[in-house]
Amino acid sequence: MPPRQVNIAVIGTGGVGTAFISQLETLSKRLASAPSPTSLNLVLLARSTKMLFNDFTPLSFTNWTSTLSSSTTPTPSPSDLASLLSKSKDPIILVDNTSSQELADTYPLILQKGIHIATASKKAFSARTTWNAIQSASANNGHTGGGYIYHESSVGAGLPILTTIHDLVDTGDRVTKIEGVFSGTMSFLFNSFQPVPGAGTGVPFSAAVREAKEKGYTEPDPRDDLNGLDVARKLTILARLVGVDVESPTSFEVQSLIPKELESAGSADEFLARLPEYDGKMKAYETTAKAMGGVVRYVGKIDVAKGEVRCLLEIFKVDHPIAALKGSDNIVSIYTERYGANPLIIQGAGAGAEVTAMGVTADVLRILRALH
Ligand SMILES: NC(=O)C1=CN([C@@H]2O[C@H](COP(=O)(O)OP(=O)(O)OC[C@H]3O[C@@H](n4cnc5c(N)ncnc54)[C@H](OP(=O)(O)O)[C@@H]3O)[C@@H](O)[C@H]2O)C=CC1
Ligand SMILES: N[C@@H](CC=O)C(=O)O
Ligand code: NA
Repeated sequence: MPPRQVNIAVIGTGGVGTAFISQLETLSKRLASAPSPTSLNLVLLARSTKMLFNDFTPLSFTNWTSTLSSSTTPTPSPSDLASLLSKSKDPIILVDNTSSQELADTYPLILQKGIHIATASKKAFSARTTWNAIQSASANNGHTGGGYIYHESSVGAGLPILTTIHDLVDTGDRVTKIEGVFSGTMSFLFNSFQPVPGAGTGVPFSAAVREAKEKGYTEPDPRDDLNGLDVARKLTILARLVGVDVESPTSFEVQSLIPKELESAGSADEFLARLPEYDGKMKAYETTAKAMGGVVRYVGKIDVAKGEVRCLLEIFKVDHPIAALKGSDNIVSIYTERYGANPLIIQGAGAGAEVTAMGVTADVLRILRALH
């Protein structure tokens, strides 16, 4: 039997995109030699301004960075991209490794055209209307002709959070509460700025923000992390999965760490240049926490019975698992009826290119299994 052919279009070649392409190359070699082989064909590569596409002819994994850099083909608008990809004769998966709102808003159209989506982006799952349109168009909910969509890395990077919650809910358990640290950036910032005793010396908050950006943990614009909205987007996704009907990430209490005076700072670079002026304000949080025998951390909470979602700074005793997190680790405690008072806990790196790309690659595998 000839191998089954599946086409892949990768949008976004930054930190996550680059790691994904490398994992895709490894996966395609493995699947090509499997007992029932599949040819995973990379047919389109795009970044913000330019793309590589040659009428569905497979692109080479070798030297793609320089080939893409020298391309003169502009990246089409998301709706033109959907029309282009819908001409594929073989099943096609669009992998969105951008944080483009415009592309995210086009997911319902993309799915309606039978194109599958694997994504690390949270942007499509914020507004209730787009969320509902995605549910209506996707094959996950049995809609004939629609594409499948998976987005494990949109919450906790590659950590199996969405998969686990789907398993709990689909097998009839009821989630009552979800709590924890949902941002790799926030985790890194507070673990670096106010480590627990014995875990090193704290660094100024602004220096930690710069380091988180250099390590690839932050959103393309780190203000999207510091304003709490990245955590709010993740909680919006989780809340909807467990039956709390959230309107949007701005419809509940979200504590921003952006100083008032910098709310209208122009570019991300200007913002980062002025941030050290406000290190004193963050130091005050540290001093208060220390006086109470604890450390300050940024957490998220969903209370299903109360229908309440919150993102805020809280003080934790130094022996609390949230206080003792390391690096960019997330910790997510899921309370359910079956698990009772002892929650199911998921912990590990919640940001970083490789671990995020792993979740996206696993989503591609989920789609391949669903297509069987
Ligand atoms: N970094 C992490 O740890 C995690 C990231 N994510 C999510 O993964 C996504 C990517 O993050 P990351 O790789 O860190 O970000 P980067 O800033 O490193 O990369 C973003 C990429 O998207 C491209 N891009 C932006 N807008 C468009 C557009 N309209 N059309 C086509 N391409 C576009 C950029 O193009 P160009 O190269 O031309 O600028 C760039 O290649 C985000 O949605 C983020 O929230 C999720 C979990 C963890
Ligand atoms: N900026 C995000 C990336 C992953 O979602 C984070 O820091 O958690
Ligand atoms: Na995840």
